[in-house]
Amino acid sequence: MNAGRVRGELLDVRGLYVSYRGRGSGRRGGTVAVDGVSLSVAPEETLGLVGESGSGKTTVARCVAGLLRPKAGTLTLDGRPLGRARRRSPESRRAVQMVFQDPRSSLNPRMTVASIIAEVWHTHPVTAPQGDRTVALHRLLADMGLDPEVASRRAGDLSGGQCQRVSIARALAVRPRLLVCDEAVSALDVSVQAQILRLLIDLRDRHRLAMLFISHDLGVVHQIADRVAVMHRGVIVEQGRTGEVLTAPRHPYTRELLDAALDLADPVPDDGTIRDDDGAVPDDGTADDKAAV
Ligand SMILES: Nc1ncnc2c1ncn2[C@@H]1O[C@H](COP(=O)(O)OP(=O)(O)OP(=O)(O)O)[C@@H](O)[C@H]1O
Repeated sequence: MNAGRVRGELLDVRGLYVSYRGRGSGRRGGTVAVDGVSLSVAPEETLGLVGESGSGKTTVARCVAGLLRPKAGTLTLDGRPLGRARRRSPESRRAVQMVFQDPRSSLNPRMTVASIIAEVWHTHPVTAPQGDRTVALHRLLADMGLDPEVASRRAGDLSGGQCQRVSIARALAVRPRLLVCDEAVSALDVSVQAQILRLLIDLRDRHRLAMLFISHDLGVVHQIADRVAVMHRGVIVEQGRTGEVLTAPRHPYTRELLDAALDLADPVPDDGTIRDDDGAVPDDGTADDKAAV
């Protein structure tokens, strides 16, 4: 389904196509990860991108964040082309920031929190505080619910939840317009997950951010997203208002996803059959060889 171009949107992605080298059933033998994806995100809007593992969500996120170059398609921010990954203008790079799934591997464990934030202010000097940097750093940390003493600690010594708050601080330190969250709460304990989700919602509202929020967890997406797009085997099969898509799905695959989510909530069905831990989500048969792009 094509969302159509909406006037006044912030991010516009048209006909995105990405294939990875290696064995597979793609046009040139590689794995087709994303096949003609079009989506848009309006200013201050949160678009949830859902789908089972391997459906292409991370690949879309990486293209939007400029970490991966698509084989075809266009990406614009505020109507201006985002350009190829490494050739983005500093302004475009600043405007789109990403929060990753695993906070521990997305931060250098040997760096202190203060130096992690100083580094991004150095990379994007227009966002560096004019006044006292320590005061600005402490204010940023407080915004994330972190004590000032965290500034002098190394990332490797922080808890998973603290690390994710620092990752979010690093992203927001450069005042982005769009935050791409790729399974940003999935690797955390359930109680920490809820705290980070609340933090993201609060920050989004206060800083008037737009978000592309990727998750396989429909419950999480339901809480944060205004609209949702459902990906299956590299294609968006359905998109619309979150409430509508999750309560009255039109595509059979969306219904399957919702059924699987219900099965996960209640893993022992009436007939007593014990399912796999992953809720027996069907294998989509796509290749999993991680060749270089
Ligand atoms: N570097 C890579 N090299 C080769 N194939 C890749 C690479 N990265 C992803 N793929 C393949 O591309 C397809 C889409 O992967 P992608 O990670 O984008 O999906 P996803 O929906 O984000 O899954 P997950 O939730 O498990 O991260 C999958 O078939 C995956 O195996």
